[in-house]
Amino acid sequence: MEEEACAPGSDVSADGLIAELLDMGFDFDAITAAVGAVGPRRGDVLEALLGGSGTSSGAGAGRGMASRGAAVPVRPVTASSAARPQRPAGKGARLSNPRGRFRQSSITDHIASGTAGRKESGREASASFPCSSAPGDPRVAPVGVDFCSGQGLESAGESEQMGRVSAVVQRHFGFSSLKAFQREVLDAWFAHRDCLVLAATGSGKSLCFQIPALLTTKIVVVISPLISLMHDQCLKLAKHGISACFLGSGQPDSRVEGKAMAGMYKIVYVCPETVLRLMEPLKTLAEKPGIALFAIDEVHCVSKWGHDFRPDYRRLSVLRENFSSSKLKFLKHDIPLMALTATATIPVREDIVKSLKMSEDTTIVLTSFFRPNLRFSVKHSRTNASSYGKDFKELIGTYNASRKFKGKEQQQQIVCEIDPDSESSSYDSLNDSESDDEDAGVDYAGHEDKNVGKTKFGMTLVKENIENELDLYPGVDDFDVSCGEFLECSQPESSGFPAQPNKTSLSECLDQGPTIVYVPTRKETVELANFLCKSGLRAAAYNAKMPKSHLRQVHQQFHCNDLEIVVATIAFGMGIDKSNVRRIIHYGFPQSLEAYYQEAGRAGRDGKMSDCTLYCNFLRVPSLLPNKRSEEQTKAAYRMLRDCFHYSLNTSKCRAKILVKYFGEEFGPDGCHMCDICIDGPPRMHDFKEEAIVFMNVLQGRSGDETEGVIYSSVPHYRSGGRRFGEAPNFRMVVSHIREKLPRFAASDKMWWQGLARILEGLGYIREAAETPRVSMQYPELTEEGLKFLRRSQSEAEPLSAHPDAAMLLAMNDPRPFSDFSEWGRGWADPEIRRQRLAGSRAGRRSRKRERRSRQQQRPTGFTTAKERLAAILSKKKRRR
Ligand SMILES: Nc1ncnc2c1ncn2[C@@H]1O[C@H](COP(=O)(O)OP(=O)(O)OP(=O)(O)O)[C@@H](O)[C@H]1O
Ligand SMILES: [Mg+2]
Repeated sequence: MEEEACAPGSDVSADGLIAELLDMGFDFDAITAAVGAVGPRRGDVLEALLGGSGTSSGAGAGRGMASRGAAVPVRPVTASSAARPQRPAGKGARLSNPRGRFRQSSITDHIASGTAGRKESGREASASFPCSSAPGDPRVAPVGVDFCSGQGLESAGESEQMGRVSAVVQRHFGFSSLKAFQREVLDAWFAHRDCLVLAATGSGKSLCFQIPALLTTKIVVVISPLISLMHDQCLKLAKHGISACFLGSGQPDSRVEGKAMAGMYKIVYVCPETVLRLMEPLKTLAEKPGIALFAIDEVHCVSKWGHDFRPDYRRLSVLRENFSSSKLKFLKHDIPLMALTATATIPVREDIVKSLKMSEDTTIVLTSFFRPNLRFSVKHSRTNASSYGKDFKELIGTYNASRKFKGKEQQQQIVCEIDPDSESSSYDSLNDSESDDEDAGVDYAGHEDKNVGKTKFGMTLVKENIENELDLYPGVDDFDVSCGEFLECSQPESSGFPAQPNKTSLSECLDQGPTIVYVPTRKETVELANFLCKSGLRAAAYNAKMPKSHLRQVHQQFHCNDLEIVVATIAFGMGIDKSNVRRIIHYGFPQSLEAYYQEAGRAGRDGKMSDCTLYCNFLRVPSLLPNKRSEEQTKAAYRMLRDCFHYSLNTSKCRAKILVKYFGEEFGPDGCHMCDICIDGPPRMHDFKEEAIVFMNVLQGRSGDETEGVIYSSVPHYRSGGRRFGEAPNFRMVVSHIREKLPRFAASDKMWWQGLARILEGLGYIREAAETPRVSMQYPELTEEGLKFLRRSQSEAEPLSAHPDAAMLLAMNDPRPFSDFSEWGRGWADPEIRRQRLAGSRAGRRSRKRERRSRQQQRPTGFTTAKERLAAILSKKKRRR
């Protein structure tokens, strides 16, 4: 073999080249094979190595080489090869550095040297393709992404290096090109910079950290919050010919961890809890074969202000602290951090960079959050069992019609065998209340801090009971899997490039593809799925408390298109990457717009038109789900819920515009032309001046309408938090006062007044005085602007025109009898009215008692009291023993 000799035209000696390539992280066997095949020319060898798969290992490498006609036997990395010290067999090889350790080289060298044949080893190369971000602190690289086509890359004068990356991407994933933002992210990685990636759901963030694993023999470590997410990604990677595994509590094979830490898998997924435990093995891995980067997926979990806070994510700052060149002397550069999310508001972004201790020159790659193929709409509904029929009629009709069209298929009902009635759901009984009194929600939220509340049945609502009914956030081991090791498949899956947005009409494409319905409680998943199954659909329930085997089955059937509808809690959210989900229905308020957008983002990942509908009760203020929160977090949680509530009540602004604005993006003057607001247009404007003056005069505590002889200052003032007694009036009392004192407002609805308060707050005329503002206004107080308006209104005839919001419209179109306590109490002084009401309530009590009795008599057991039933159960147990 001529490897020792300097072949004519070669730029370095063979062993020097081998040393250099080993230093870059390539596998020794692959290098020697490549040198043997194409000669000791760095350019050729690199081309052979990169062209094969971009890596010295893996089946892909072998295929790539073979396709070029270079008969280089490239061995996949195995436990033995990975663990074995990579020493050259050839004599005189100079492989180790003076300390006898392998030194991580620049990734840029690795790629750049492929073309820059005469570049000296170890010399820094500039980033291989242009970055639009100006150097700064931190750098923001806004990138226009054509979500559906990934276009925009061609125009940028694609570098040759990038061509190589594209070839690797094409070979493994079947994508014709990288998206512009993916290039930006890779650019940051080539330059060893930390990178925060903010890109829409389904835009292809995963590829950003998967590609580096294909360009080097170093390992990519991905921190991910859920086992199901890791599982799905590992499975896909295996199909694309890339070995991967996941570690953590869900990993059933104890040997996988050891193999992963020996560098056997190209990509290692870990949950944050596990990464903290594996610090020492990871340091060894960083030395050999090397860690190409730490990717922190769904990084919004880091932030306390995000919607999915996970305390262990916060501790991931250890990555920057421990894997820097100052800590690990064998590192030439800090191991880059790549943090990725689709749902981070501006404060959350700042929190992420700070909490993870990302470097000062972190590149921020920001794409549009806009999803042009998602059509958003909001509908009013009581969102309980009584409204299923009405709300799902169309959906049931659509699926049944398409089934009839395709031919009758076998019905499948895989709703878990849980009888919803057998579970006592405190939360639901609270929610089932048909009262439209918003304070039900507010009061409930107020009970949260004390951990205890009362349902309308007087049952004690203990926090643990409530939590048992909710999937507050999915735990890391949300999904149990039978295997955690995913070796590359011999037949990589060639995934097609997502289709362009379909030009066919929405209704035509909507009847294909499955639907996910998100409901707030576990009980509702079962109830609604049962209802849909009974209506002839193939539906299944999914929540964290269901048997793992069931969850696995749902995942599998959902991915194989065997299910039409999955009714789920938030446990079925992050990372669900099924291309043809056509509808996302939220049946009840989400807790934040981040969560909503994240879940809605499961739809239309193939770029085709998809529907995202939120059903919610406009007349009922949503309540905060119980969770452990600090005071500050409670405030933030209320703010998020309030934004969500306001989004649902909006009647005048494009929904897509509101959603992207929430993430700090300006959308331009035009709307999406698809959402219910863009299609239906805003309602007629009203002049609210008269009502505004009355309301604000009451707040001011003075007579505003002398003609009616009203003394507004008689409004009782209540203590609020730390405020001084009498400082701001309670909203409910303000409205009661107006209703009582001004006959023309006697039948007005409190929700209508809340709507007016939202308008006035939007104009800056009033503000919330409570220390912890809730979802709707509790203690309104006038601002300077409000006072100016009042003064102006006396002399000027300027109207106060605004669009009524959805709750106001509902109250205006469907006036309800004014039926709160003060109404019931009115007339109480009249003995006749009192007698009638008491008789009514006694009769009501009697009839309820009769009903209860008859129900008991119908029971097959014949037991009448709970005591008797208990005694019977005990004696039965005794007999069995
Ligand atoms: N360059 C590309 N060209 C075409 N399709 C791509 C490209 N990159 C990724 N995709 C496809 O986009 C889809 C979504 O990718 P991915 O799961 O990485 O999205 P994501 O941004 O992580 O979304 P989420 O925020 O919901 O997790 C995948 O099915 C993937 O195959
Ligand atoms: Mg993702």
